[in-house]
Amino acid sequence: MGVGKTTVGELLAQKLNRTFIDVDQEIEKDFGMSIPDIFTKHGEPFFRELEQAKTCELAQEPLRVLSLGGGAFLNESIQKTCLAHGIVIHLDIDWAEWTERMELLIDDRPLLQSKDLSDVQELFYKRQSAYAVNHARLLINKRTPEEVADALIDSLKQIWASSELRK
Ligand SMILES: Nc1ncnc2c1ncn2[C@@H]1O[C@H](COP(=O)(O)OP(=O)(O)O)[C@@H](O)[C@H]1O
Ligand SMILES: O=C(O)C1=C[C@@H](OP(=O)(O)O)[C@@H](O)[C@H](O)C1
Ligand SMILES: [Mg+2]
Repeated sequence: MGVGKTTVGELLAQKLNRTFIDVDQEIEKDFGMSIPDIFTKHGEPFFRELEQAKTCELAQEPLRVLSLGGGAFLNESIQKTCLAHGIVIHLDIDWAEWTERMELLIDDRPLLQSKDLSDVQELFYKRQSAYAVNHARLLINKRTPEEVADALIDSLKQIWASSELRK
C-alpha cells in the first residue's frame, strides 16, 4: 500500500505503449463510490469480494499493465490468476522509507485509519509472505517513479529473455 503501484504502473504503461488499468479505479467506476466510502458503508469483506471478482477478471486480459490494490495478493485466487496469466512484479519498500510517506496516504487508505503505528507496522510485515510469491521483486527505496519504471522495464527484459531461452 502506497509503494507507488498506481503512479509507476501508469508510467510503465506509457513507456511500453500498453493500456494501464488500476483495479481500485475500476472498482470505484463500477460501483460509483470511492474506496474509502465502500469500506465505510459496506465494510472490508464486501470490498474484498469486489476486489477478487474485478482483479481476476482484469488479470486474464493480455497486453496490459495492471496495478493491484495492496491487499489483493493476500487472496489465493487473485494470486493464482495473476501468476497464471501475467508477469507479477512485487514493488517493495523498506519500512523506514514507507513511514516517510504515510502522511500522504492516510486520507485515501481506510486500513490506515484508526490504527496506531505499531499496528500498521505489524500489517506491513505480516503481508510480506504473500508478496513473496512473484516473478520478480523490485526494491524502490529512494528511486523516483521514472527510475522505478525504467528498472521495471529492465526486469521485464530479463524475464522475457529467460523465457525465450526456455523455448
Ligand atoms: N517513487 C516514488 N517516490 C516518492 N513518492 C512516490 C513514489 N511513487 C509514488 N509516490 C507517491 O506515493 C503516494 C502513493 O503512490 P501510489 O501510486 O498511489 O501507490 P499505491 O498505488 O502503491 O498505493 C502518492 O502520493 C505518490 O505520489
Ligand atoms: O493494502 C490494502 O489492503 C489496500 C490498498 C489500497 O490500494 P493501494 O495499494 O493502491 O494503496 C486499496 O486497495 C484499499 O485501500 C486496500
Ligand atoms: Mg494504487
